[in-house]
Amino acid sequence: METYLVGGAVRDQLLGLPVKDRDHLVVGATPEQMLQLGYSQVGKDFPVFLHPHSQEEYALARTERKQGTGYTGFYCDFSADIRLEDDLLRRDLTVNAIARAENGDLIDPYGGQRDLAAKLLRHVSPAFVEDPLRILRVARFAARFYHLGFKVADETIELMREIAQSGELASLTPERIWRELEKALSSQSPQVFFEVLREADALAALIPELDDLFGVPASPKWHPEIDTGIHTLMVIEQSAKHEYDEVVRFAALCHDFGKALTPEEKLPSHPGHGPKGVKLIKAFCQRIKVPNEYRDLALLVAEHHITIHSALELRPETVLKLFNRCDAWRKPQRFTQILEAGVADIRGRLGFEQNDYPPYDYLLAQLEVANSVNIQAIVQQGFKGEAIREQVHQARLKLIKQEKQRYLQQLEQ
Ligand SMILES: Nc1ccn([C@@H]2O[C@H](COP(=O)(O)OP(=O)(O)OP(=O)(O)O)[C@@H](O)[C@H]2O)c(=O)n1
Repeated sequence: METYLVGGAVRDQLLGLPVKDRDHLVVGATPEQMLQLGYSQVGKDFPVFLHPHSQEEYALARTERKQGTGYTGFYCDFSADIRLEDDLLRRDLTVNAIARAENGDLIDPYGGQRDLAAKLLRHVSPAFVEDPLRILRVARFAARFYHLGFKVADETIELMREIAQSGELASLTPERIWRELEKALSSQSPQVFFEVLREADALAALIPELDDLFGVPASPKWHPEIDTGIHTLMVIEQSAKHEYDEVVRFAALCHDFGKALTPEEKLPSHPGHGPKGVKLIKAFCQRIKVPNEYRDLALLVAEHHITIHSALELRPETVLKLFNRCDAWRKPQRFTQILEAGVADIRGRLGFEQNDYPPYDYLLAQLEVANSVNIQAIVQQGFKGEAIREQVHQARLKLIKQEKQRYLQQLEQ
């Protein structure tokens, strides 16, 4: 039996990037032999084993053939006579289909090194179309390696379109879609993930809420880029440039969903688009089983981002109401994330990339001031129940009023 290092580990080594997971391929062995050698089997669907010492994954070489529709409709053959080249042939991209032998030699029958040099993400064989998940994977790799200059090959985009048109995307489970989306959001250029899905005609099936924003105009005064789909991708790009975490990036994706619902006669303004988006975001999150932390932030950002943009003009009562509605008291970190989404929203506009965003500092200063109210002292004064709440409210309001004056005076100086 022979073992090879395969997949992402070889690719990332060749790119000079840190290697996370090391996957190995075993040629010329049976499951029984692996167990005898002390490996333990983990794969349910495929024979995948853990090394007795390193705990790294070792999979038996296999071929796959699509049978019928649906993501699970595969026939797998992992008999001991499957060759290395046969296994590499079933893989998605040439850059993922390079093997490294134990002596260090590279085995690269499908031109992976050539495509690494040309910075091309190219399918290995026409069997690429048998797995609809690959649309998401390729878009995700395009987002991850965009800063290195990688592009998806035209022929591969063609095959991705073929998959999208076949309707097979409908067979992907919500969990798989979410897993790919989350990884894409954490990549260096997440906006590219959505661009590639759109180019492959797959965005409408996967995230129609985003696809619907392309072609929706906004006022050129606030949005020189005009198109709301383009703006949304620019906001996602900004959220990644600022290294905000994936939860904020997801909120950036969803923040303007409501603009697709604006009646024609109101365009290019979008009255009430934030709250209007709430229903769409809830349905989207339910459909692909988005974790609550992501959903909750996206809903708060959609609902309040317009109010937050005008923070310095807000009456103190409105600032207090905003803190209450965002539960900024118990979740100050999440409130900071809401403000981060605000920064990305403003800078994600053509020519606005370096703009200041005063609401960020202002609202954090106001929150700190409002939080300084001594609730214990109010209780000790003998107030009870509702009266405590009212006292706290009034005390916070007073401090917010003072802080607003102080802040505005300081700005004038
Ligand atoms: N739908 C899929 C999933 C995986 N693979 C192959 O299996 C390898 C390992 O898959 P995975 O660990 O998901 O991806 P990596 O390429 O290792 O990338 P990452 O760094 O994201 O883990 C890939 O390189 C690819 O050769 C594939 O061809 N088609």
